Amino acid sequence: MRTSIATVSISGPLTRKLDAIAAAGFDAVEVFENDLVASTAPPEEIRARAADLGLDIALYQPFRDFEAAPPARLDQSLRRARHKFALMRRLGVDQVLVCSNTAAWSVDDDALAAEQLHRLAGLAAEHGIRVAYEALAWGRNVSDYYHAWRIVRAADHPALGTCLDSFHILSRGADPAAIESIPGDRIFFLQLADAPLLAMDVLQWSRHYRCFPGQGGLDVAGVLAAALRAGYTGPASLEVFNDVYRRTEPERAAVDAMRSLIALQEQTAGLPSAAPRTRGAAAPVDLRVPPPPVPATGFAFAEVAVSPVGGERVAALLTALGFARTGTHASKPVALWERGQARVLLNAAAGESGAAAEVTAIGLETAAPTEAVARAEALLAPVLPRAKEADEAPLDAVAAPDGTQVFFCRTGHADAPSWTGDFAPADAPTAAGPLRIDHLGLTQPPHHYDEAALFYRSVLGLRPSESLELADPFGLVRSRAMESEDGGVRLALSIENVGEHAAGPHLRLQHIALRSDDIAADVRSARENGAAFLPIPDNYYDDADARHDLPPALSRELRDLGLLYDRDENGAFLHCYTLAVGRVFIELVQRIDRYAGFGAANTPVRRAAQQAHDSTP
Ligand SMILES: O=C(O)c1ccc(O)c(O)c1
Ligand SMILES: [Mg+2]
Repeated sequence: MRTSIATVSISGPLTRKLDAIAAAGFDAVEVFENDLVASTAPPEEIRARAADLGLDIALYQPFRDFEAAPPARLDQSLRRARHKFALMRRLGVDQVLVCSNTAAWSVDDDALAAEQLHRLAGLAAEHGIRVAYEALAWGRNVSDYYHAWRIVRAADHPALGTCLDSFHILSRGADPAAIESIPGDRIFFLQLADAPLLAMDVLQWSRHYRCFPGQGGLDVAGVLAAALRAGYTGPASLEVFNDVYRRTEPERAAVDAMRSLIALQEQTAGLPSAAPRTRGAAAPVDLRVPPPPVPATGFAFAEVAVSPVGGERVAALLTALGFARTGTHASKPVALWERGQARVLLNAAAGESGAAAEVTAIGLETAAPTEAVARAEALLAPVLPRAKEADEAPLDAVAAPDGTQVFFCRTGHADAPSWTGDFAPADAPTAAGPLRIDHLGLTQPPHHYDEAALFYRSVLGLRPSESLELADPFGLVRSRAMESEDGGVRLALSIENVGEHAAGPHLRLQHIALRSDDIAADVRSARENGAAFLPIPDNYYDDADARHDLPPALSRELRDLGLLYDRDENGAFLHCYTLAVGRVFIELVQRIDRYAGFGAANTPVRRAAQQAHDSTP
């Protein structure tokens, strides 16, 4: 399927947008009028630039407030159209989007709308131009896609068709199934956008919160599938109005957009009803489908880059938590620390320059690392070159949007060389009880949050849960959990949206959460061995008693050990946090019965405690 994107979806001046869009591999663009008007380049230069880049300018938009005008306004509107059609010829684009009229003066009269659109199409045809009529969800009289199609049908001009936009269709709760009854060759254009499910005014929702398919909660694949079944053979075009993307680096936003279109095509191809009925089309539309997902089943390791001082402090913390330094890498300054199945790599290559300690890589267990990388690459993840010695195990890794390296590992299986073989044995494991990595908490730069969610969802097959907003003493923290099918891999992504008066190392913290079978015993022994935990205020425990009606013995134990508590319908959760070293702290967790969350309700208390601790002299 041909891919396209509206220039409004990308930041920067028009020429830079075009460069970024072409570099990400799009076939076509919709040029937004504002972008052209504000550009210093004349239309001919934009046209030549697009041609040089191999980009087809598929659409010019929007032409507003035209149809169903009182007769006195029509001449003025047609004059405006002539002007635009002449401009479009200079730009070399043969299709214009007319969005439904939002003006208070427009007349609620479909016959009048059809008659005037017929005239507009006739004028367009003289310029070799086609008109695609789109229902805006907030159109004055036409806000439903099928209504727009009925008017197009009544207008009955070969240069007039309809433009479908998944946002306008789905935001109003319309059923996309009726798309299939529109002849495919009358669907002139297809715009795709997702959005988070918000209860708000639809215009505000559209102008500020649209996102790329797969980043929100709308069934965009359902719209694409219906259009394909109708016989639509034009491009799938992303049209995203979003406050964050307006200021995101254009090159990375364009790649994020393309990743979303590939993942969307895969999702659409997998729909039971997907087989496109290509009415009248010469050949069915090919959907671009990456190699199938290879599920990640668990964490192989978390890697922490450390400075010399940070390395000593993390080593002391791990020792207190019952880890042993079980291996030394053959060719790199990396130590393997283990307790049970929990493995942490301390990488001293970071030297003095970076944070004292920082999570820079994660290892994921997968049955087929090479296939996992092939999928990641097909979804435009940057594949990392690895320096390795000839006799070392292959290491397949890609970079996540925040720069975290994601390694695909197969640990301790006879069918594949294990990365652990590259470590020379050091100290013997300790006798401490089993421990495993439960989840990783990764703080994202604000403008990478949706991109990161789509990356982990499409590349790694993790399932996102709803995004939560948690109040912090200095602002809001958004947090979103992503989990593998079996819960073996869990990530908690968060972004900080805090005031400029907020300062302190707690703002960019990451954490490694370790799951214990007996958190009380682990906290006691870790304390005896010198680990320092985050103090939790008494007020928290008074509230926990009130909220959860805790048995007195449990309540006392929580207070004594500084544990936090949460409960869901399936079980309970005990957890606590060590003090941070550099950007990293360790969380100890115990899941009781089938508790499925992350203790997110306690995050504001943790962050206030971390902030209080930062500012304690
Ligand atoms: O927000 C708007 O006005 C607007 C304009 C053109 C479109 O195609 C659209 O979907 C929305
Ligand atoms: Mg649109």
